[in-house]
Amino acid sequence: MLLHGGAGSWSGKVDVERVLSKVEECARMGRYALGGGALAAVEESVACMESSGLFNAGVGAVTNSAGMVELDAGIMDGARRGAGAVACVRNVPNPIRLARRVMEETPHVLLVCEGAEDLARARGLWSPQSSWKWSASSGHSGDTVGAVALDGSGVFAAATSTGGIRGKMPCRVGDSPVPGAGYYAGTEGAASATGIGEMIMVELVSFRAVELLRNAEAHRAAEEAVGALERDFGWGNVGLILMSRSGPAIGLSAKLMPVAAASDSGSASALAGEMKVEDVERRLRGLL
Ligand SMILES: NC(=O)C[C@H](N)C(=O)O
Repeated sequence: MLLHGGAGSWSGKVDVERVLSKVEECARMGRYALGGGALAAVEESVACMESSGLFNAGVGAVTNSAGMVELDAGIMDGARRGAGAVACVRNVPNPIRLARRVMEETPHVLLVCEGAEDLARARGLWSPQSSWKWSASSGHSGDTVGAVALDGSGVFAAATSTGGIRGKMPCRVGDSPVPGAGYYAGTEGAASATGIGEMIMVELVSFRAVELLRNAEAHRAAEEAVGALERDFGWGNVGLILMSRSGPAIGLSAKLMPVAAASDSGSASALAGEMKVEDVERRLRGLL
């Protein structure tokens, strides 16, 4: 079970300790859910971060240029090659739970507009954002959130959730709900990406990282997937977590990204960027 809390420059008022301890707490929550499978684990850990108000996801998300919160989220099961996602939903505090409903209860992968909110209403996942206890104005610290997991049956899952880019145009959709872009799970591994959606989407960063696992070990695959985007768009635009059968890996082409892992042996967190990616991987590998 491996989580991230968004890549970025983290300038301004950021409570790093609080963010790291929340990512680790949510990783532990996902670990408890792992008994129910990798999909349950990524859903629970991402929902935990969405509900915290500390990240640009769920109730802590940033607003668009019209002052509204519009959320994107996606989830994928590597064994079934099934995905579910919602984009641009407005009154859904835990869009990752809605994404899973789309995957399990509809014939579709990506639902938007009234269709998504109607499903949220029908499943008790709808709540007007004016009533949310936390909001972007309370000042979030982390960014987009994501999780990848490998369960005891050898199944991988991935999930990503975000409020997108602050001040974005109304109805803008980023990479996070697009399978292969913001998240991907296959038979070889699972990935979740964060950064500038417009770049991640055209580079299919998560798909690329998992595909690279066929011929490369995890560290190389993660490095190569973010390296490909960096070659096209420059440094500072993407972060990635990757779970493989041989362990976790991190790709970072940005200043900082909080990560955490949890397993039977315990949990740990680290601020990648402040700590070298290889050292973070070593710390997490001891657990996973
Ligand atoms: N900070 C982020 O990761 C934003 C997200 N990838 C988006 O572009 O919507």
